[in-house]
Amino acid sequence: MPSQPLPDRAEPPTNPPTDPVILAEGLTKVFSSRARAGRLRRERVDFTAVDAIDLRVAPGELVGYIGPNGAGKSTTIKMLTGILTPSSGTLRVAGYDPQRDRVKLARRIGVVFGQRTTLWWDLPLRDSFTLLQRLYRIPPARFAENLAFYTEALDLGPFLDRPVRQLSLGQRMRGDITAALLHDPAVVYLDEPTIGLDVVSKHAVREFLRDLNLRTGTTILLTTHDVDDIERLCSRVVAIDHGRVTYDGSLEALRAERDLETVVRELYSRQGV
Ligand SMILES: Nc1ncnc2c1ncn2[C@@H]1O[C@H](COP(=O)(O)OP(=O)(O)OP(=O)(O)O)[C@@H](O)[C@H]1O
Repeated sequence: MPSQPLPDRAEPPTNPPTDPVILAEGLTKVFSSRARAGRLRRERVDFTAVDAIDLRVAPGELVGYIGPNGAGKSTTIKMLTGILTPSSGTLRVAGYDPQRDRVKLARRIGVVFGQRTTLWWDLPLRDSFTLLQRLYRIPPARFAENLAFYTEALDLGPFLDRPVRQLSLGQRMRGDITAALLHDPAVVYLDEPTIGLDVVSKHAVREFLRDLNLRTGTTILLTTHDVDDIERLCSRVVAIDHGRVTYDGSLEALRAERDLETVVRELYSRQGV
């Protein structure tokens, strides 16, 4: 890890530090589809993917958001980013209503999907970052400072000028993490950031995220199947199943109750993970 400190934030958080940076009350998402009912008739079928979730996350928290396949984790994150509109409930992120203030909120959040890249596939990694600078209107000095920092912290130098399609999974993930952070977001959602990485890359990504959280107070909501990610990073765990919160508390309390590995294995193995 680099010895130099992370750069200060470009702008102060919009809320006083005591306000939750994520506040969800009764957050619900119902998907409706049309299913065949008899030979000619089709009827509407509702499926509740997220069921009245209450979630308060304070600035600077690093929360593990875990649950089996289909539990509703991605649906929750899509509502928190403004991609999906909740069916009911109230939601505020960094002081904004994600649906109404989606563009403003985009400047305050970063998202990493482990299974998908947000980078431009055929462009050199560096060019993706330059495009993001324009998209987020990051001041040139700030952009240069942040890019220099992340290049050193995540060791991007050797492949900064290579097209993204030529990068290994670990290199691409480090690029995606940088892309999510260049605009100094207050909240970062990480969906399986260590999936498929080798042991060394996993360790590097975890160390980096912990350092980021400690030094800058960036709030992190982390979805993972990896017990080590939870053990090394998360002080708090929120577990969901069938769209409902089944546990919300400290990692210590969860560990005191039961063996963490067993808890996570049971949670995920139920649906054949
Ligand atoms: N657009 C959609 N229309 C209908 N149902 C959907 C839609 N998106 C998700 N679902 C359903 O909602 C439920 C929750 O899905 P979601 O992707 O949030 O789960 P998840 O916890 O992120 O699972 P995973 O760990 O597999 O990513 C699933 O049963 C899924 O099939």
